[in-house]
Amino acid sequence: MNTLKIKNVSLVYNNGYQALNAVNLEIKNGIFGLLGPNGAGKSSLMKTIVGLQKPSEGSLIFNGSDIVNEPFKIQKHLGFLPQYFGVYPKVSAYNLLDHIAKLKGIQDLGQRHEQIMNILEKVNLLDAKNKEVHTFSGGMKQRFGVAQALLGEPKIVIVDEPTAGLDPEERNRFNTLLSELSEDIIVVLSTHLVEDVRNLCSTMAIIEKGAIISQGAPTYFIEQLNGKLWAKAIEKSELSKLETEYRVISKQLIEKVMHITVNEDVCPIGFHAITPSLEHVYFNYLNRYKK
Ligand SMILES: Nc1ncnc2c1ncn2[C@@H]1O[C@H](COP(=O)(O)OP(=O)(O)OP(=O)(O)O)[C@@H](O)[C@H]1O
Repeated sequence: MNTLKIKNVSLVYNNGYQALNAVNLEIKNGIFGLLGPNGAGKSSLMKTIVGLQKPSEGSLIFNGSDIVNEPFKIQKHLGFLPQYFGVYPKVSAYNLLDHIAKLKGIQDLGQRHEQIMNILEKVNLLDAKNKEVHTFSGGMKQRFGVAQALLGEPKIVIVDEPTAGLDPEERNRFNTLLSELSEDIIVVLSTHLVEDVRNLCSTMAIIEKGAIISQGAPTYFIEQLNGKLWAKAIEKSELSKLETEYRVISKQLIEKVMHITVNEDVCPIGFHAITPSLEHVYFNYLNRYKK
């Protein structure tokens, strides 16, 4: 079992902006979902885990090693799929993986070849191995990103907002790939897509304004809202009054009609009960935080 312990980690950028505030997390094998809105600090935490930046305070311990002082102790076991890859050089997928494998220290040509072919098969890019990566579709590029992250048989893989911009079919394919590889390793998935966390993650944390506002199993969170959510179709003009009367956790337009969901112990008159989802959990926490 691999373990990553993040203890009291804070990060202040050079311009004085505090991107992370006393983050505490313990992550084990499987997919861990870090869920938060844009600008919450997800990428800042991912970059701190992979050692691209040092925390201003706190410690990160991977399998017993302090990775702030000894970053190589995690780097040789790490695969990273960043949010932005930049520009791909004009070389084939195979040759680019071969180059990255060399950088990761896989010296033996035969070993590199075997690993690259296995990984290309796993990410379903074997047929495209001689094509240049910059000609790939968005989904293929993301799967290529996973391929490079898997070189060197990592024990921990960090993926930062991987499905943003993918069409539903590619997103499913990508998510299936992630869940297949997470059995014996840690996968940390940063995303603002609640559905991806619901489908993939056994544990999760919600981050907002650099702080972890809650963590646990998605099912546990959902159970906490059982019997507390009530919904109603309303006129838009009623909204501000209802917002002062009830804890409105979400507003949604369905076929041009506004529907609101409130979190109350007793069903308000005119509302009906609804089954909680992880999306409700997420909005419930974010709204609570704002109050
Ligand atoms: N190098 C930097 N210097 C100063 N501020 C930064 C730097 N990098 C990020 N920030 C700020 O830190 C905050 C958190 O950014 P971060 O990229 O970690 O958020 P995020 O949750 O990944 O959001 P997104 O989904 O939009 O990428 C933002 O307000 C951002 O502007």
